Amino acid sequence: MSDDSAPWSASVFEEKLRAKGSGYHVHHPFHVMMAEGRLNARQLQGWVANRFYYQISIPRKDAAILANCPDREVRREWVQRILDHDGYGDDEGGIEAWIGLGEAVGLSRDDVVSLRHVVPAARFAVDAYVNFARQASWQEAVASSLTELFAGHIHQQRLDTWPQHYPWVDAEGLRYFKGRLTQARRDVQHGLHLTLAYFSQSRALQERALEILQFKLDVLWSLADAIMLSQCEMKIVGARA
Ligand SMILES: O=C(O)c1cc(C(=O)O)c2c(n1)C(=O)C(=O)c1cc(C(=O)O)[nH]c1-2
Repeated sequence: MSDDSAPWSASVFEEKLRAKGSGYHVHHPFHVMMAEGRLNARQLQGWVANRFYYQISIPRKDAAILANCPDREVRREWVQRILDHDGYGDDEGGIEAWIGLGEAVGLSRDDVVSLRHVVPAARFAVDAYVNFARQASWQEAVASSLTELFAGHIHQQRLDTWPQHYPWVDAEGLRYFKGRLTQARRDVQHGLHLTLAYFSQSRALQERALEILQFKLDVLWSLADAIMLSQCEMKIVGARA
């Protein structure tokens, strides 16, 4: 008889984490439409402007992980994520590259950095992620970053499809996606290594890691819902003037 409470082997646990990719936002109708070239300029601009709030929140989320982590070796590697987004020295960083993406789709720098196009539900979804990282243990917050397992594919998909579907977008603006291909691969190696080591101590912890990954998938899904809904021009049947 199999023991239902024994921890899964590292490879089975990793497989279960990777299987969560079936709920990644690449399958959200908004991202499917984006990849199929079915968004108009205003809709693509809306996505870039709203997603900027995620971009500026990631380093704050990573700073929360550092603040909660007493392990110097982990901090030495994790701090790189903040530098990737904020930039350092001559490296402009990912946030600046995202502003470049905003300009490439026809927004002004101020349209992006003022956050005036960020809808309330997008803000709530992203804030849930940052608050989780503040309040959870650092190992749990690390596990919540593992949606990045699936991010390489979506960045590559944009690099492959945008030039054809959205030729009006200045190709230079796509440099954010290019940069993330290598950064996400490195991030995932580190995050996955830490997660497999810590959560494999018991089956209950492994199941907790899967729940955390689901929470983060839900954050990204809700963010896409929020953006899509903000772009719907819905007529309320029977509404009074
Ligand atoms: O464009 C995307 O679909 C996407 C998704 C994700 C993700 O899966 O959380 C990240 C990114 N991009 C990204 O660019 C990024 O820097 C990033 C950091 C993190 C994280 O949780 O620490 N996720 C993501």
